[in-house]
Amino acid sequence: MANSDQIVLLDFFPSVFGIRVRLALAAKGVEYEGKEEDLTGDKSSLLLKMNPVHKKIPVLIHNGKPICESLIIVEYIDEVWKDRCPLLPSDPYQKAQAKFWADFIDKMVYPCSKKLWTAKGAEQEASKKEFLDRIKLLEGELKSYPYFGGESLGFLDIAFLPFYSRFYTFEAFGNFSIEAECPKLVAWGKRCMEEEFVSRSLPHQHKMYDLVVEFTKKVGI
Ligand SMILES: N[C@@H](CCC(=O)N[C@@H](CS)C(=O)NCC(=O)O)C(=O)O
Repeated sequence: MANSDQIVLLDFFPSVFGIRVRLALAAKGVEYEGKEEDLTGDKSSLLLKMNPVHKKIPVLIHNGKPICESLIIVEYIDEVWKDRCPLLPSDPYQKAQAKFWADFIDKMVYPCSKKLWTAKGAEQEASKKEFLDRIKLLEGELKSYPYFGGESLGFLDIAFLPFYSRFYTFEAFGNFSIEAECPKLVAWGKRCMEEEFVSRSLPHQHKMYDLVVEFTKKVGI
């Protein structure tokens, strides 16, 4: 890709989906202009124009052309900047597996993780159980490897790392310990944080907690 490429990311700092794209761009060393959306207010005309279907961030705008949906964007970034730091496995079966588990995160982990800080009482308790059961399944996928990507950090690591950034938030709202239940997963998160591009791009867990608290106050949860 030419150095003159124009890359803009429509983003919202605390978003787990936006963070995925920031991580993928950082992994590849791609420079871009970030534009922050105020998701507690009116959406910008640029966002509505670039993602008229879902009207959601993140949107990557590459030389004027929008790409929407975080996992699709990460895959796009991997294909466009394929000369460095491969994210998806080249083996078709391994690639399908990585996509399966990333889809599992979006369909099965994200909804109950959100309820940990938005729901109360019995609903919150039920979501805690669901969340732990599901991340234990995901933890099993680490097998004996250091990363979900095997020996190196890849697509599935990037898909789940933003949730690691929210672990303290989940624990504080849900009053439980993820490390007590999923020690391998917490060790994985700490290992990923040793990568310079991850520690630079992933919001600190306490900062994320403050942002989530601020967001809940703004939107009145
Ligand atoms: N499946 C989408 C989810 C994106 C998403 O839910 N974005 C939220 C911010 S975390 C958003 O823009 N919400 C605005 C709205 O729902 O109106 C992805 O992976 O990119």
